[in-house]
Amino acid sequence: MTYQSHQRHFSRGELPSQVSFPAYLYPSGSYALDGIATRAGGLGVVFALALNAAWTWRNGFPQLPLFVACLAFFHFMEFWITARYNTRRGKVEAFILTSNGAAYNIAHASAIIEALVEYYFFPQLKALNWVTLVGLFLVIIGQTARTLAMKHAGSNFSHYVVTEKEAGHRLVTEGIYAWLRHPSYFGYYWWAVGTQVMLGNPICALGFAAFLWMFFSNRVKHEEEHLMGFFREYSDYRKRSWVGIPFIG
Ligand SMILES: C[S@@+](CC[C@H](N)C(=O)[O-])C[C@H]1O[C@@H](n2cnc3c(N)ncnc32)[C@H](O)[C@@H]1O
Repeated sequence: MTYQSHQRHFSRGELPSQVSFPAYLYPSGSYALDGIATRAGGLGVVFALALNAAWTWRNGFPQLPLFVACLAFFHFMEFWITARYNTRRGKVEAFILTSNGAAYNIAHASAIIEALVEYYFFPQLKALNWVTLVGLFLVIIGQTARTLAMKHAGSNFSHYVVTEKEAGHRLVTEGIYAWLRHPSYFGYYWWAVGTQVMLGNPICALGFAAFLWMFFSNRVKHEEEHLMGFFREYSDYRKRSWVGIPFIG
């Protein structure tokens, strides 16, 4: 299997040990984005951990800074895995920080507001207990599925739905795609709901589950219409694979 990186082709075994990361990411010039990636990811995680320490020390509510750490890690991984396995799309947009629209920002702001308000009025809701662990478990499962999906789909993955078949686009049915038909959507769904369970946020947990269900229900339908047109074997693959988001597929 070969991966295309701008003008050069690298074989699977060459990455990344024989090609230095900046050169493999931007063989033709600027290394600036690599610097931004490293700093944004690094600073995000450091910020979250510092907040975590401060909050735990003063208030004993580590779930909130842990949520910020999970969010920083999620966006960092979106870029990093794209740059590593889908190099031609390894641009700053791959952080998916700017393309999510208002709903995404409102959802995360609401999660933080709900966590703080409930912590103030109903601190017992925010106790560390089995609910926190269930949430953390969902976050880990979701992040792992999402990362594996992006790795296994490689250059066939894009952060948007492709409506015209691109040269070299092939149907991926191996790796995590052998079990899950939409592992990155499965991963994001359970990651996002899991963050709210971990925070002990009943309103946002239900809100995220409902909103994301509607979003992915439409997205899967739209994406599969195109995939059916691109690949004759898609309907067979559809029959033997699973979506893993309740009542979708
Ligand atoms: C954001 S990615 C999501 C991929 C997949 N739905 C998932 O959840 O892992 C969207 C792009 O992946 C492509 N895609 C989806 N499933 C695919 C598969 N099994 N093989 C190759 N490309 C796929 C679609 O054409 C679309 O342009």
